[in-house]
Amino acid sequence: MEVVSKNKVAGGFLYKVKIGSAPSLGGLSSTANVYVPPAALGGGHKVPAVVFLAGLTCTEDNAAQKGGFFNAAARTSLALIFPDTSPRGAGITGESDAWDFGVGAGFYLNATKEPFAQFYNMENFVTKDLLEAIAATPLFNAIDTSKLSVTGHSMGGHGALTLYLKHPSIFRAASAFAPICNPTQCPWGVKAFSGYLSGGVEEGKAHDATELISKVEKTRRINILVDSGLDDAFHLQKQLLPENFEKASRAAGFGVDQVQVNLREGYDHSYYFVSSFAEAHIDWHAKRLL
Ligand SMILES: N[C@@H](CCC(=O)N[C@@H](CS)C(=O)NCC(=O)O)C(=O)O
Repeated sequence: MEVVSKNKVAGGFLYKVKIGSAPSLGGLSSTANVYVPPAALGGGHKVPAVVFLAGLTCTEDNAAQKGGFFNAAARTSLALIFPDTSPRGAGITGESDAWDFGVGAGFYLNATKEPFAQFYNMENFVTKDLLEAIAATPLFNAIDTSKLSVTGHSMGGHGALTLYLKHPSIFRAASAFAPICNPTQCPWGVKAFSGYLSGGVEEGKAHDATELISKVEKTRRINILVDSGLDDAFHLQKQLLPENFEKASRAAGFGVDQVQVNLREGYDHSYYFVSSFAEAHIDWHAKRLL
């Protein structure tokens, strides 16, 4: 791992790092932002971390620059990890032609359809390569990768919910801003699953939060927080479907103490919305990680 840049923010430091030769990305390198809060600087005590997964068209920079997470992370002594949203440079024909598929749109799954299967394995990248690289880097010694939770926006909200539901031994909680909640039932998800998965939308059920919550072990304690704006154009176009996720959660027996879904009057899909609730989400994660 190589440090590309370093910025002081909210008393801590944000490092942009390059992870070389990631196996899950067919050996491609990837960049990420890692925030070390003030409490963890200079050999300070170990701190838990929240992974933020970004949405369609984004990189590791959108939420770092516009999400408004740093003051709350500094105050609660949480590290933040912002990965990229897809591999870059695979060279697959047409992978940059659409904004909602391919580059910038990895959907946090492991592709099973060629030619994507060799490179587009963002689920393994986030849960293995990235975390292993951070754990192996002395600069990030203070980050306790055994105490993690996950959050994200839009496609990244889908990633947060599904990676949490699929990897209980890695993530203790998940929150999401305007997540794609039921991708097998919306155009973005159908396009992604048809393109990345050899079994198409049917196989996509294994990467759909609304499907997954219905199948969760009833004995598992669930920690999920969702905020979504009612004036979000993608909500109005039925790309997000938070109502389906809430309904499935209740039907599966999870009450508001375990799955909280807040539909927010007047908010849209932008980072103005994300930054309005960023502090509340960080405080929610801190309660579950500290
Ligand atoms: N390019 C798309 C919009 C894509 C979009 O809104 N992406 C969201 C995530 S789904 C985002 O975070 N965009 C980057 C930003 O706002 O910084 C369009 O033309 O409709």
